[in-house]
Amino acid sequence: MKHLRYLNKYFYKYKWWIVPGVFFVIISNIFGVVPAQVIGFAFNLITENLSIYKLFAGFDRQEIVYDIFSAGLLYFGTVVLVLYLLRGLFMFFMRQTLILMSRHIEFDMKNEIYAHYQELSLGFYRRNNTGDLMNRATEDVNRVRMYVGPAIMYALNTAVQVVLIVYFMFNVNGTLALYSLAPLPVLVLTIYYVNTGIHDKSEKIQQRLSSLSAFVQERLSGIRVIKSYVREAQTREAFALQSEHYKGESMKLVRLQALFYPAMLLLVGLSTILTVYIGGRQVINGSISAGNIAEFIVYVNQLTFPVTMLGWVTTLIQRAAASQKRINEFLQLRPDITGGTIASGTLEGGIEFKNVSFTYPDTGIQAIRDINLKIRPGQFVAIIGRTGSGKSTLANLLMRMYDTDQGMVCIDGTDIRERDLQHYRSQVGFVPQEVFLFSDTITNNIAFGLDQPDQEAVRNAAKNAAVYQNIVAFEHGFETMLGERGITLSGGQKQRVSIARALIKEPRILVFDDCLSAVDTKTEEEILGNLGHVMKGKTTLLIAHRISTIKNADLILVLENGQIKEQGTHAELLGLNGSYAEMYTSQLLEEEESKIK
Ligand SMILES: Nc1ncnc2c1ncn2[C@@H]1O[C@H](COP(=O)(O)OP(=O)(O)OP(=O)(O)O)[C@@H](O)[C@H]1O
Repeated sequence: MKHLRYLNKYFYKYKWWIVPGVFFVIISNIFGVVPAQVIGFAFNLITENLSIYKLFAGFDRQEIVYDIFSAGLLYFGTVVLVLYLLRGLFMFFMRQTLILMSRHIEFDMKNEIYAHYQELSLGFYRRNNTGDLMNRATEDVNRVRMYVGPAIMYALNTAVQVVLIVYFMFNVNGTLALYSLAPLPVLVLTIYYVNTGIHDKSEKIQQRLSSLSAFVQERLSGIRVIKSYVREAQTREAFALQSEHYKGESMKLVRLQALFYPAMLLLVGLSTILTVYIGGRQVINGSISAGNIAEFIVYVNQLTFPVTMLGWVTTLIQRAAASQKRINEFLQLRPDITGGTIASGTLEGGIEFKNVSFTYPDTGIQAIRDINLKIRPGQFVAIIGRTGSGKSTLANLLMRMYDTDQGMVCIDGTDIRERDLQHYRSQVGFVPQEVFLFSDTITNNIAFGLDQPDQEAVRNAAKNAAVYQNIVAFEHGFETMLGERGITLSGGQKQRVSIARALIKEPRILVFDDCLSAVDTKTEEEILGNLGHVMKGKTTLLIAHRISTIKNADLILVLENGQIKEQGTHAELLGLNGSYAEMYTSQLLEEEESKIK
């Protein structure tokens, strides 16, 4: 329960919704309870009038008695109707305040969680899976909303109604009140246990449903692999098995739910029987009137709903507490990487790695070992090396996605950690190894880093990334939709759109992480040619596997096992006759072989 205390700030914020809400709960319940007394009164009237009516049997006056009798009944009927209408009206206001408040809180919470997610570092996203992140922002928030809205509303409603009804019952007759209320605690407990059972089973169903959806989603995404390996039948069987588990859990729930209403009706029935039996004896004694029994029956029936709600509300609160605990766990996390204060001016683009070492915390793999490197502003530096040698890690450290364990990365002579993160990153154009494009138009994807999309700049960036001709050939040109709702670009086209996205920012430092791997050598030459003038005056770090891509770089670094094995220009490295020269010869051979084929 202590986890729910976090929500108090919202209750405080929306106090002017809660105060009238509570007022409407009280008023609506008063209008809900009074009709029982009117009904009791009317009931007495009927019994009295019936005996008078019978007394006048055979006389003309009997007609008059009948008219008075029906006018009285009509009057009481109208009173009851008006009272219930008023109750309905105030219930409407009650929902309009308390439930609406819960929707406002839900909105605030979702925004708060999402804003917090955005602040957390890359390491956090590696530690937690997307499904879990999404669940906390949607499913968990929804459960908390059920607490701040319906649970609180029904709890208040039940409390007010129970107090009023019990008060009126004891006012009429204490003994009858005790007998009528006796089965209710059993009803509360039964409903609580049945509800908890229903809740547990629903949780299991939800889990089964999640894994079923995850299964379907993955298999649909991998449909090409399934078809090419002819695994349709096996996939179908695996799906049927998952569905079977889901069905099994659903059946258990249905069985339990089937118990719910009969159990409730049985206990309410018991209460009514006791009321009629004990009440009947007291009418005979003369301690209460027959109308009082009618009044009590209405009370008992009125109590059924709030008492049922009590069990439900308890479950809602328990679920909300568990959800809020999960939400709090995330909200209390602080980002591993926080920016410094230096946020002025444009970068010159000088980069220095001073004795940098880095180990990935989640795997314990040391990806960078004691690297020393100095890049002058405007230099074109290329990095090459075997897969897993630490190239991307170096780019990640430069983007400050992670912080070094030892040593420091300096930009223009200042420790990167002292620089304001947003100010710094906004001046670096990063093209990651794994291309990610949004399900949006090509224009919006390229202009992603700009506050104001600029058509001219988008076109120029596309030209520089050598993807312009491809884009204009599409039916809708730059307005073509990408992703699930649109067309699928080829691997090379995606890489080039991603390059255009980095170029449009006109950054001071450009980092290309193996982003030309899917383009042919001719397109690669075109891109590099275009980049020649884009890169002028900007520091460029280009990670590649093909020597043809990097041979014109001012400085080439050969990485091996997280260390710089060799460095120099293309000619200098060939002269060393080491790993680089070996790579060059084998790539040349491969090229020759492919030409012969
Ligand atoms: N996010 C991560 N968490 C844990 N370990 C990682 C992570 N990213 C990379 N590694 C490990 O760090 C080492 C260096 O990886 P890195 O991605 O820097 O290599 P790379 O030279 O870019 O390889 P490639 O050319 O295949 O992209 C590898 O052993 C890899 O398994």
